[in-house]
Amino acid sequence: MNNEIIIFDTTLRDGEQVPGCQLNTIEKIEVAKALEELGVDVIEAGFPISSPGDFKSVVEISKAVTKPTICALTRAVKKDIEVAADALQYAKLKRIHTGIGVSPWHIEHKIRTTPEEIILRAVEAVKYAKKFVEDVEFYAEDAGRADNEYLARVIEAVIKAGATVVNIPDTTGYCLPEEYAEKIKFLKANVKNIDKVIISTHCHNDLGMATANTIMGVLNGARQVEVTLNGIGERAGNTSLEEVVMTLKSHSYLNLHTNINTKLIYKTSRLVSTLMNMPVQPNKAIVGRNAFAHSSGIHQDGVLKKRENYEIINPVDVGINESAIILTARSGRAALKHRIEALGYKLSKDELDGIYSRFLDLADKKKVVNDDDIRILIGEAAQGEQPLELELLQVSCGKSMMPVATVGIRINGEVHVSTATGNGPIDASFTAVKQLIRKNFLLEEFLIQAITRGSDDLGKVHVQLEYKGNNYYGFSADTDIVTASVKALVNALAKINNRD
Ligand SMILES: CC(=O)SCCNC(=O)CCNC(=O)[C@H](O)C(C)(C)COP(=O)(O)OP(=O)(O)OC[C@H]1O[C@@H](n2cnc3c(N)ncnc32)[C@H](O)[C@@H]1OP(=O)(O)O
Ligand SMILES: CC(C)C(=O)C(=O)O
Repeated sequence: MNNEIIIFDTTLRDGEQVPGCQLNTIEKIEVAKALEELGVDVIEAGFPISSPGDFKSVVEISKAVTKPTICALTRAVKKDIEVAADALQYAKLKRIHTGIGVSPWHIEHKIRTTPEEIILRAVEAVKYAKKFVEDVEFYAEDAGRADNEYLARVIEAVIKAGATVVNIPDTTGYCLPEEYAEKIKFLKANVKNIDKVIISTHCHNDLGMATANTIMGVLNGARQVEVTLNGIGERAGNTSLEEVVMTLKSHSYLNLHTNINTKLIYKTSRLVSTLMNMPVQPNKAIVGRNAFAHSSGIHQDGVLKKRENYEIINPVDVGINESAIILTARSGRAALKHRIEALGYKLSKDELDGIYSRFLDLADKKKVVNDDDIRILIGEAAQGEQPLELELLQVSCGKSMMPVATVGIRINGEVHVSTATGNGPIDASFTAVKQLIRKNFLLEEFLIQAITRGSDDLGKVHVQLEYKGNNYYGFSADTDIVTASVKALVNALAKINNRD
């Protein structure tokens, strides 16, 4: 059997059925061109009868994109087929995708007819589509819940009528992988001339099994997969292109190939997410923000020793430059050292141990420690032991109450405590410090740097003091801005102390 798996992308049709994801024609062309570059074989460009806008999009995509086959969806309705054929008039390679429901649910409760009538309508639709295009795909809607014997009769009839591709959709995402595999196997074994056509999968993700079902379909003889970027689609979505393509690539022993340039996967995923205003969940396989991010020490150490310890895919293969090492309170020394060295510092083992304990304190407060935070930790450690250090700070403040601060400062090894009130928590704290450090300095400048990321980010404080005609600078950072302010003041005072 042929080992090429045809990638039929329906991002612009089933993907676009997601509420709020509708694209205009220009945006659709942009996505279609990106899909062409990505290497998809078939682009399902829309459902032309559904609206003048969708009709126009199929026309324009047909003009703009030449390598893949352009496909248009219809019901088993003559008018739909005529309109689809018209929309495809400029396509170099064109396909009409027509079909009808085949499960008891759809036959009785949607189309409201009989199983025999469904077969007649299916055959009629395929024959009618054949009048306009050679390449006709038939979908047996809700095949996932259809009886296999009946499904086989429908498929045999549409093949006889001229269908070139037969699509076996698990429309409601109901099948277990084994059931879906069995369905494809059954059709392979029981439908006359099935080997003359391509069997296609179209699996929905209602139970999170779309990719598993698609792969089982392929392993049992399907040679086309209907997929979308980021797995978007009606309800819980469709099978995701990136998951199927990378599953086949990473299991090379299956010897099943696609034409996808995998290095363009991430870029195309971002484009679809941005244009459709549809964020990708962070833990989404292959393209989620965390798909190649490691945040716990044991994993980070393993990845740093050899990427393959925790990654089955090289991120470069999907267009992501490198794996990310995210520093958190679960990180160990290996990850911290790696980041510190990436920032250009070289530390001894003792220095690293010193910074690691400060890092853990910060990570417990901040969740994620970034490169700026590390630079600050290194800067603080480089200052070494100071003659003055803030040991304790307790502040009480709020609306309609007098701010009060109690400050404890270690002065040459001994802790001294003082309490003061002030106009605000920082003023009260500074007054308490002044009561302990009896130096007649002037606070020339006091700068709290804007918090740029989240409310748990470090507040960074710079102070400038004037004392006996000289300027002294202090800096500190803390998740608490009052603490950062007092530490910065004490830092500057320590410099006065050293010189005085
Ligand atoms: C599984 C999929 O089909 S995925 C594609 C889903 N995409 C869309 O539905 C988007 C495009 N759809 C539309 O724009 C509209 O629904 C249209 C233009 C197709 C039809 O609009 P309307 O004529 O107003 O019909 P409406 O949407 O209310 O109902 C659908 C009708 O099509 C029938 N129908 C549904 N699927 C099929 C089919 N595959 N073949 C034949 N008839 C079908 C339904 O039984 C119903 O007929 P009824 O009115 O006689 O009961
Ligand atoms: C039109 C068909 C292929 C479909 O979208 C489905 O069955 O889910």
